[in-house]
Amino acid sequence: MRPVLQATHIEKSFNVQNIRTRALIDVTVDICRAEFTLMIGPSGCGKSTLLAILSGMSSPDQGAVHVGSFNLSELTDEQRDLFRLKYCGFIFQGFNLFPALTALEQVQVPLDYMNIPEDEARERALLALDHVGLSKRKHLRPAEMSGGEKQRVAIARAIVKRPVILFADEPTSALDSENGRNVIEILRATAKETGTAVLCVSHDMRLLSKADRVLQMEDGRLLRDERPNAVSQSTERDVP
Ligand SMILES: Nc1ncnc2c1ncn2[C@@H]1O[C@H](COP(=O)(O)OP(=O)(O)OP(=O)(O)O)[C@@H](O)[C@H]1O
Repeated sequence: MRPVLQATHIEKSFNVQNIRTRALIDVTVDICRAEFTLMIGPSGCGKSTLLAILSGMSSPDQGAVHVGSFNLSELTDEQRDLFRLKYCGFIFQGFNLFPALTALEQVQVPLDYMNIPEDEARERALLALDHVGLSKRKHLRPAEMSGGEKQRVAIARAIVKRPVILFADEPTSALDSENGRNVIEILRATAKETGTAVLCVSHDMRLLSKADRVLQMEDGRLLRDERPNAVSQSTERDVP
């Protein structure tokens, strides 16, 4: 497995009212292309903090995150924003859709930010909606969609950029089991078919059997790093 992201000796603490919480303690981990990696662990063990650091949304107190030739700690805030825009996709538990936009418009938004010409953006957005099985629902606004459909639009919006890494934070927790399974199958297929590295944080133990790799966190440490199922590698994506 070729890692696309390497994080070494990550430390992160928070101080609140003179109480120091060590959220991450000496975490070293890499994330590989074409794999669906699941990060699990009890509430408060540091999963979201690690996801934020790996995606450049927050900085570690110590340690480094390398993605391709980028050392995230050496980038300015603006460079980090650009890095995320170009190479990372994000899916959140709350979908984060714009109420006024149709499914198609939601998916085109990141491509507009990337200055992709309108015609190409529309074509790519339609393909992404097709990938999540929603091409026939492209004119619907969030208020007209089910939770599962909204999450699939959010996935289409994340993958339309063709990200090298896709970060998903509790993507199934607001969904019933059937929609949850559907979303996980789409994330797995995205990893296999496009070579994207998918890192998914979840409490949902049903996902364990679907993961290529399981990272188990506890009390700020990475306790277990296993690949329970054999994996075949497909198309590979790189950060230059
Ligand atoms: N901004 C913050 N300020 C203070 N403490 C924080 C902050 N963010 C996280 N923490 C603390 O760091 C620890 C790790 O939190 P984190 O949110 O990463 O855990 P988690 O595993 O994602 O939890 P959950 O599964 O409940 O979302 C917790 O003790 C939390 O209270």
